[in-house]
Amino acid sequence: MNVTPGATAGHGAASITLEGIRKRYPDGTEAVRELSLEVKAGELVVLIGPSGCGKSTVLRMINRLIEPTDGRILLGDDDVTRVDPVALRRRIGYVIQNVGLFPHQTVAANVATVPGLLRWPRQRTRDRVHELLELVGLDPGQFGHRYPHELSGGQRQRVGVARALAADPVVLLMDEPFSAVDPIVRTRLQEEFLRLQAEVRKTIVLVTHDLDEAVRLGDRIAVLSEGGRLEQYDAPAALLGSPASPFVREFVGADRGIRRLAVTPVTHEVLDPLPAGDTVDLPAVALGGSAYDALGALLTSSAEHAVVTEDGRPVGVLSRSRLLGLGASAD
Ligand SMILES: Nc1ncnc2c1ncn2[C@@H]1O[C@H](COP(=O)(O)OP(=O)(O)OP(=O)(O)O)[C@@H](O)[C@H]1O
Repeated sequence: MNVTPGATAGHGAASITLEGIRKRYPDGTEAVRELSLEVKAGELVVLIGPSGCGKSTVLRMINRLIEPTDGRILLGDDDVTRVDPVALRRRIGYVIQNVGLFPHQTVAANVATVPGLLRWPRQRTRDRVHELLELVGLDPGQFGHRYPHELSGGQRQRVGVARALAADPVVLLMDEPFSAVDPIVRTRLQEEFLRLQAEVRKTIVLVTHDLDEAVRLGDRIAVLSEGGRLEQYDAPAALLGSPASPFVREFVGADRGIRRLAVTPVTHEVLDPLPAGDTVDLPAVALGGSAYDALGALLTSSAEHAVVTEDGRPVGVLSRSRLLGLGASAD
């Protein structure tokens, strides 16, 4: 989505600041040695890195499911290590891999969990549940009375997101939220989630193993290595285009050129002038669309150029070589 973070933060979204946080588990494991990171209000930041590098530990320190050994965590200007953890968790939505819905409660009751704890009036809760189910694409009349086992994996995941958003939290933490569903459903949920985020503009920290998911969802991506070491913190295109270390280069992999195309828009700068004569036989792509889609259009034709249109009118052509140049890394 890559919108300017902060500028359009949703109502009540708060920045998150991690200052030199450390976690040493009682058995001596140094899960996070020293990490500082700032997430702007309304920004979606993805934490990614190899298994065991400390991603979940970092996430759970933000809502104090795990207490940091050292360092400070601020939500806006509030130091979360100084507030009551239960009150804190009501201000922070939390979505986990298998959602953790209460099996013996209906969908509506699940979504109403935090409003119930906050003792909202019944009608306000009912209205909010209705609004949220619609927001996540579930018809409240059809799904509100079902139980979790009567839903598909993707539907359960949506209920999990609706529940996390119910009391309008200032921050949303998501630990592998889409990994339990199959790849096709996952892609659809990711797209819907981006639409939802464009509407609510929460500050979100999302943990994933999946680089494609990170690139698709993140305004910025934090790549961590063992011990919660921050290897690079950048927008997806910058991360893929200029990996900051051999670790990151290896982590983002050899196919990062292709991934980079997915986050690079076709702009006026890369166009050549329209050739004389007819361009109707050339594949057409829209200005502002992704270079990856343009590559797809070129690969399914034998043409050397795609014609680029703006508001339906041709404004130039994009050559194969220019297109492939867009995927080449800057290093
Ligand atoms: N309760 C605990 N006691 C001791 N060590 C722990 C505990 N929980 C996690 N660890 C260790 O801390 C390190 C970081 O774990 P964490 O779950 O944060 O990593 P992760 O990056 O989220 O991993 P994954 O991607 O596999 O979920 C690992 O070495 C793990 O074994």
